[in-house]
Amino acid sequence: RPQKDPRGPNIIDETADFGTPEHDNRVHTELTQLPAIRSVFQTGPEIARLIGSDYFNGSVLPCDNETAPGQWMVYCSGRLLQAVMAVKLYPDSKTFVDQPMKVNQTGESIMEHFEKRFPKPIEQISKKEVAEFVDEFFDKEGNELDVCELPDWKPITEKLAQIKDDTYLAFAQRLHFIWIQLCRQMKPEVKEDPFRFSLIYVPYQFILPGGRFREFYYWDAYWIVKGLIASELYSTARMMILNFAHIIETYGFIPNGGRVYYLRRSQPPFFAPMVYEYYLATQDTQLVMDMIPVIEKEYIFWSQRRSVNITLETQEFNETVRMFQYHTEADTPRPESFREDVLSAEPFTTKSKKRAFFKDIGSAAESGWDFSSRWFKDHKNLTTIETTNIVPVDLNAFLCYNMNIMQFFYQLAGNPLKHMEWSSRLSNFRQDFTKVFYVPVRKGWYDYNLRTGSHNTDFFPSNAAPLFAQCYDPLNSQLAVDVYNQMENSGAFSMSGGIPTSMHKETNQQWDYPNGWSPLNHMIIEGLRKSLNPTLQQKAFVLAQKWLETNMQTFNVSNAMWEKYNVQEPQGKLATGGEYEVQAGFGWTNGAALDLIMTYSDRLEYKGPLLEGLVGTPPPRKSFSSSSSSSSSSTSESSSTITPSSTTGSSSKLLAIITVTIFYFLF
Ligand SMILES: OC[C@H]1O[C@H](O[C@H]2O[C@H](CO)[C@@H](O)[C@H](O)[C@H]2O)[C@H](O)[C@@H](O)[C@@H]1O
Repeated sequence: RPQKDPRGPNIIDETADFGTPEHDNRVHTELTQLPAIRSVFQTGPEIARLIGSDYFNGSVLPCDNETAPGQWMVYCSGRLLQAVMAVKLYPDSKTFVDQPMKVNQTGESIMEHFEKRFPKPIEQISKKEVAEFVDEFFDKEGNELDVCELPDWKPITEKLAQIKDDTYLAFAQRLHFIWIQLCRQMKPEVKEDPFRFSLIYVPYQFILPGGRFREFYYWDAYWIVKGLIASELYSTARMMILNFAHIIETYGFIPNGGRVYYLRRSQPPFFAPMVYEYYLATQDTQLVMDMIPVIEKEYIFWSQRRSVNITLETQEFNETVRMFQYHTEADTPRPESFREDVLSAEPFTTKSKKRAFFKDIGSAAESGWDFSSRWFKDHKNLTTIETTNIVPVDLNAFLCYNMNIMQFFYQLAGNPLKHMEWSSRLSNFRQDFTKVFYVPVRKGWYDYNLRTGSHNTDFFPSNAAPLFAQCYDPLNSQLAVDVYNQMENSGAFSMSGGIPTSMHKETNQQWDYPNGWSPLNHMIIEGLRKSLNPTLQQKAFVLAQKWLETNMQTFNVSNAMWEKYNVQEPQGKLATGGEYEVQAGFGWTNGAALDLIMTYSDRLEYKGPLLEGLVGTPPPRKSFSSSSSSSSSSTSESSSTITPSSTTGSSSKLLAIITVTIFYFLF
């Protein structure tokens, strides 16, 4: 979020409440006229009894003695967690599991105190008692993180200077400032005394999404890295990558987010694409060499722990192929949404049905789409969730992209044997991918359901993931045209604010209509842009412009970027639905927007009414060095060949920096 006082990277107005939950709530209330805290469930002895039931014995926990030996009894299971959730200590269930234990406390000592003080059943413990206990033994959430300085941040960059349109330039500059607000580093005690924290230690500073998300998130980081590259923050992007490498070395995979309670599930696999984007921008071959074994290690996680055999029956013979699935092993309520999960599971009367439900819930969280009609049997109700029956087209397209990147990296590394190995893996997988997901009569790729043996041919942006990941032969541009037409026929491209997540209107889930998310809008735009078809490339531009206008118009009235938007509304409105309030910040929204602005910096033109919330900060236009260079994005249009971004001369850069520095100094 931009600073109130945009004078430079290190100036933070101490009196401003930017970045605080209070500010988020206030802005949100002003915008939506909704109460700041939406309370869906009421407390009561029956609910407390339900929350206090035994969910842990014989179950697979989200973190345990092996992965989080000092923390699991507090953050991933146990009666204290249940008591906090039963009394609804905080409006957001995630708050408690983010609170560090006080100095000199351990998980064991806290649980001993708790058992001694409260030998009674959970439903008999009052909210006041729980609140006092938590205050005595825990610090405030977020206390373990400090804001940090971005070593590579400059007020103006060459890429920014190339943006032709004044309004887009002003907007991009505001986004460029937000990185400063979202930078965090861990206090030394997280490394020295890790068992007091649910936060997972990483060695370098990083950019977080914002709001309630005060830790790294795996797939968010891909769009954050894209945005950092657009902002020329290469060393910050590198630190993000090195943090993930450290995590893979430690755990063998990247968890959903940087907290111990996420240690049983991942998120869409975007580590290799991050390294690839970084390489394109910097040509840093050494980093690629260093990351090759790390990417291989992550790939083993997906192959060994997240794959499934599918038997394809043809008239002549049966063939078994191996595809990937989102499928966590954990089968207890998610600690960060414990109360919500227990209440949603209420209709299930047996332990085994509840466990299956929790596993499908966790698996949907692994997909990043938590939650969506995409995972529901009846396309309406969360209780019909069946994520583990679904073989998702996007996950498989992303792993196809991983294989492609690996064959390219091994070529770069001068290792022909490994290059051949990954090339043939890729080519076999692409063939199997087509067999499993392509539906000829519906001219597109769709999720496959193991239970029904059929495809879900409804519109979801994930159907376009193979275009983005280029898990098809780009020479077959008719295929891309067909996919575009299918999506257009669904009406998904006719919304005034961008592309919705589905056309299912009755779920009230955050990954459904009318909500539009930046990663999905960006993915479709990029998929069309990377195609070899000029008409689709033009469509990509139109969609990009629409999405950016939604972002800009909402920024204009709220002075913030948001996690997701209601794309049904012409003026850009905040999204609702799901289990928490829409969050401000926001890492991937900024990243996707900055990347799109840089990609189309030569053609974007804002023609709408004056956006008063944006004017005031743009540096004087006349001082910028002009450049006729077109796209500064990493991936060139009309070809799957990638080219590094172009740059202007260093003297003009210096002039721009001096001019803008003077501007900030004066104003
Ligand atoms: O606390 C509920 C859920 O919140 C996260 O999900 C959402 O935010 C993430 C961060 O921006 C994003 O990656 C995800 O796609 C969103 O749905 C978290 O990732 C979930 O695991 C968590 O249960």
